[in-house]
This record gives sequence, structure tokens and C-alpha cells, in this order.
Amino acid sequence: MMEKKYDIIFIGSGHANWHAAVALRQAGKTVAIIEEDTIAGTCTNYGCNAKILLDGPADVLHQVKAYKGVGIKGNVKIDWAELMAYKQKTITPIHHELEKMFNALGIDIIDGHGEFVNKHVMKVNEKEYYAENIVIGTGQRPAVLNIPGKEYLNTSRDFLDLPALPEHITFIGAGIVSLEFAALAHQAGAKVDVIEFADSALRGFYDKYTERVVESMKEQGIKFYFNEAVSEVARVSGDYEVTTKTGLRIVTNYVVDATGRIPNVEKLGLENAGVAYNRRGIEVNDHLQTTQANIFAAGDVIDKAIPRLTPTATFESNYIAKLLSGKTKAAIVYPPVASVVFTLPRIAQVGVTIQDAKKEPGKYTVKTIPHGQRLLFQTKNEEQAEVTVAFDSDRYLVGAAVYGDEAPELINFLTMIIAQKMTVADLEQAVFAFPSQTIGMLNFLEGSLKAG
Ligand SMILES: Cc1cc2nc3c(=O)[nH]c(=O)nc-3n(C[C@H](O)[C@H](O)[C@H](O)COP(=O)(O)OP(=O)(O)OC[C@H]3O[C@@H](n4cnc5c(N)ncnc54)[C@H](O)[C@@H]3O)c2cc1C
Ligand SMILES: NC(=O)c1ccc[n+]([C@@H]2O[C@H](COP(=O)([O-])OP(=O)(O)OC[C@H]3O[C@@H](n4cnc5c(N)ncnc54)[C@H](O)[C@@H]3O)[C@@H](O)[C@H]2O)c1
Repeated sequence: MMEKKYDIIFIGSGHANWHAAVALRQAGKTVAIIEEDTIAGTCTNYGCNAKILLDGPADVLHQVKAYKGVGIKGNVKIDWAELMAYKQKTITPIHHELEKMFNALGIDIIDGHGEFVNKHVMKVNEKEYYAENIVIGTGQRPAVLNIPGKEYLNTSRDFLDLPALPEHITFIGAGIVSLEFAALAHQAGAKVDVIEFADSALRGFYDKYTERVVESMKEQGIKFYFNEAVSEVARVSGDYEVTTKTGLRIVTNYVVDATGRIPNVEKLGLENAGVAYNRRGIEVNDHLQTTQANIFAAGDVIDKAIPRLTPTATFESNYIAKLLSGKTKAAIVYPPVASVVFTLPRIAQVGVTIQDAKKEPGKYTVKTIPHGQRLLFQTKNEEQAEVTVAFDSDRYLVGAAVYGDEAPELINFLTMIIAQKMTVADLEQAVFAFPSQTIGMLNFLEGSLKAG
């Protein structure tokens, strides 16, 4: 029996979907969101927000340690249980607030697992719902290694809810999730090791800076094992023994599997709706339209080359809102996308990667700005803080990579210059605050950037 009819049904309530759901409802459309878990999705509940909240004191501690011997004495430490209680208190209300907003706007929330019956009909708990358009924003889930002892592996979501900090934590994978959590767990007082089957960490980021981060984390006391594939986890007298194919054995208190994330495309009935997908996600065209004309996809679940991040999911959601309300017919055009790894120290990048720019010296000019060395007074005793920038042949800034604790803010500043194609003359239209790392950056940039 058909329960109800809508203009648009969204599957998933994360950033990929809820911005469009709100905008389309405000534009007068009838809208429903199907959600089987917590409203607001990964970023809010089990990703970015929860992570950055726990990272706050770790970041402070990291900076305190940078002043040891040059102005700070004594030890400060993190009370994990207190911090976790603060995290729950701050993060938990957010999904309730969002739910209230949906209710107030008249967006129906359908609680349960959504599955396509055909290209217009979704089934949830044996009830059927019709929609003219359907948007798939089902996100990704953590990959779980298929090895003996996989039942002992914890995910990023488990880690972000740990009531007590284990004494010894072992992370499998040296990707973004592992290294961010490793940095934070170390500052919180845990003994930490990272096992990675490749020979380097944080693939895709500028290798000079990823190597520096790993070196810095090693100096802090975090152990790294590269070229090691975990083959088994066993229970040994209350602890866990992690074994790799080469025979490395680590006895630990807690194991986090952070070996990647996989798109939620199974058990969605995509075949019933004629929606094509592969193991990287749902296939879409340049209008985020799937192989079925009335069905769209957004966010992490899309098979895409750009980073799977909250701001990219939000950008896609805003685009779908414009498309389905008739405000645009144009293809989606992605602006430069900034990515940050919230390790301690942090790294970030945007636009043309420094690796790619270096491969084409005739096309790009690469410059290094060692602001930690040259302007140490503006950093928090961070001598290694550095930015590498790439300019095109017209001297526009087209790419940047940042190493240092202020990477998230600096990359946003550089992203603005790239996105707006700013020249020295444009930048001279504002007087920036001093001392600050941005103004330091400007002095160095001005020698290479297009004059006006
Ligand atoms: C630990 C961690 C830290 C992160 N940190 C950052 C960061 O600092 N910055 C950043 O930009 N990004 C970060 N990310 C990535 C970011 O969280 C994602 O890019 C973002 O959440 C993607 O949004 P989405 O809406 O596509 O997917 P999600 O937020 O995952 O939402 C998908 C929703 O769909 C629901 N769903 C799935 N299938 C069905 C179904 N069949 N029926 C009903 N509901 C369904 C799920 O329950 C989920 O709520 C992080 C991710 C993780 C895991
Ligand atoms: N700051 C951010 O923006 C942020 C933070 C966290 C997560 N995210 C999102 O989550 C995704 C990253 O998730 P992730 O860190 O789990 O994945 P990832 O792909 O970044 O890293 C996984 C790592 O695990 C390694 N690995 C795979 N199998 C292994 C094995 N058997 N043994 C040892 N190592 C193995 C891989 O070589 C890789 O280095 C990102 O793509 C991003 O979308 C973003």
C-alpha cells in the first residue's frame, strides 16, 4: 500500500542531503528524509564534529609542549572521561535540534532502512512511499578487515565514544582517520602504534609534509610500522595480539581498524531502480544524475575523484537544491576544495597538488615559504611551519600545501586567493591584521603573484 506521495525523497540525513531537503521544502516542495540511524549523519555524530571536539585539548597540549624549555614548565594532562562527557553533552543535542527544524518546516522523517522498489517508490519497514525525484545520500561506512579476529576490531565510531582511554591503542592503516586519532590518543596519554601495509602515510597529500608529520609523531613517541599487513587479531589474557604477515606481533589493549571507508550501495535495491554503481560508489553525470533520470546522488556515496568531505557533500546538496527547484540547469562545477588532516602538527592542501605541479615545471612555478623559520615570532614556536605554493604561467595561485598547526586557517585563506583568482592589487584592497600568519604569508606571496 502506498503510504504517501512526495516531490522529493532523500535517502540519508547527512550533509549530502539535509541542506537540499531544507531548501526545497522552503521552496514549497513536499519532502521526506529516510534515515536508519542518527539524524544528521556521520560528520555531526561520528565524524568531524565529534573528532574536533576531542582534538581541542590535545591541540592545546601539543602547543604547550612546543614551549617546553622556552617558557612553559610543568605538566598538564587530559582527563579523558571528563572530555568524553563534554563531547556527549555538546554533540548529542545537535541531531535533536536538526530533527526539530525538519519537523517545524514540515519535512517528514521516515525512520528505517530505505530500499528502492522501482525508480519512483521506496520501501521502508514494509511501507511504500512515492516520489517524483529521489536523492541518494547514503554515505560510507568503515571497511572491516576480513581476518581471523575481526570481531575484536573497533571502528572510528567506537573510538569516538570510548568511555575510558585504553593504555595502549593500535591503529591499522596510516590514513587520515588513523593519524588524526593517533595524534589525539597520544596527547591524551595512550601508548600508540600505527601499522600500515604501504610504505608511507596519508597518500595523496604532499609527501614532504606527510613525511614530516610522521617524523614529528615518531619523535613524540608514536610507533609506526610500514610495509606490514595485519593478518590476525587474537585475544590473549585480557589483551589483544595483532599479528602481521611478516610475523610482527604487538600486544595491545585496543585495536582500531581504519583501513578505509566504503560506499553504502548494498541493500538499497539500486537494481530495481536501474541505478548503476560500482565499488567506488554510485555513478553520476555532471548534473549528479544517476543512470536513472529522476534519481540523483550526493556526498560520500558518489563515485568521485574530489575528496569525500563535508564541504563537498554540502556543495553538492546545495547544487541539487538549485537543480530540483529549477534555479539552474547548468552542470556542477566544483571550486577548489581544501583538505585538512587534523594531526598534530596539521597538514592541508588545495587545488593543483604540489606533486603534480613539480612534474610540469614549464606549466607551474613552485615556491616554498618557510614562515616558521623566517617569522618564528608569528608561530607558536613552530620552526618547521611551512607553505608550498604553485603558480600557473599567468602567475595566478593555483595550488598550495601547508605544514603546521595553523594549516586549517591558512589553507582557507589560500583557497580564497585561488578561487577568486586574486592578484596583488586585489589583496591590497584590504589591510590585514598583524601579527598573524596570514599577513606573513602575504609578504612572501606578493613577489610571485600576478601584480594586477
Ligand atoms: C572519523 C571521521 C572524521 C571525519 N572528519 C572530517 C573532517 O574533519 N572534515 C571533513 O570535511 N570531513 C570529515 N569526515 C568525512 C565526512 O564525515 C563525510 O564526508 C560526510 O559526513 C559525508 O556526508 P554524507 O551525507 O555524504 O554521508 P553521511 O554523513 O555518512 O550520511 C549518510 C546517512 O545515510 C544513512 N543511510 C545509509 N543508508 C541508508 C538507507 N538505506 N536507508 C536509510 N538511511 C541510510 C546513514 O545512516 C547516514 O546517516 C570525517 C569522517 C569520519 C568517519
Ligand atoms: N580531516 C578530514 O577531512 C577527514 C578525517 C577523517 C576521515 N575523513 C574521510 O574518511 C576517509 C579516510 O578514511 P580512512 O583514514 O579510514 O581511509 P584512508 O583510505 O585514508 O586510509 C586507509 C589506510 O589504510 C591502509 N590499509 C588498508 N588495508 C590495510 C591493511 N590490511 N593493513 C594495514 N594497512 C592497511 C591503506 O594503505 C591506507 O593508508 C577520507 O577519504 C575522508 O573522506 C576525512
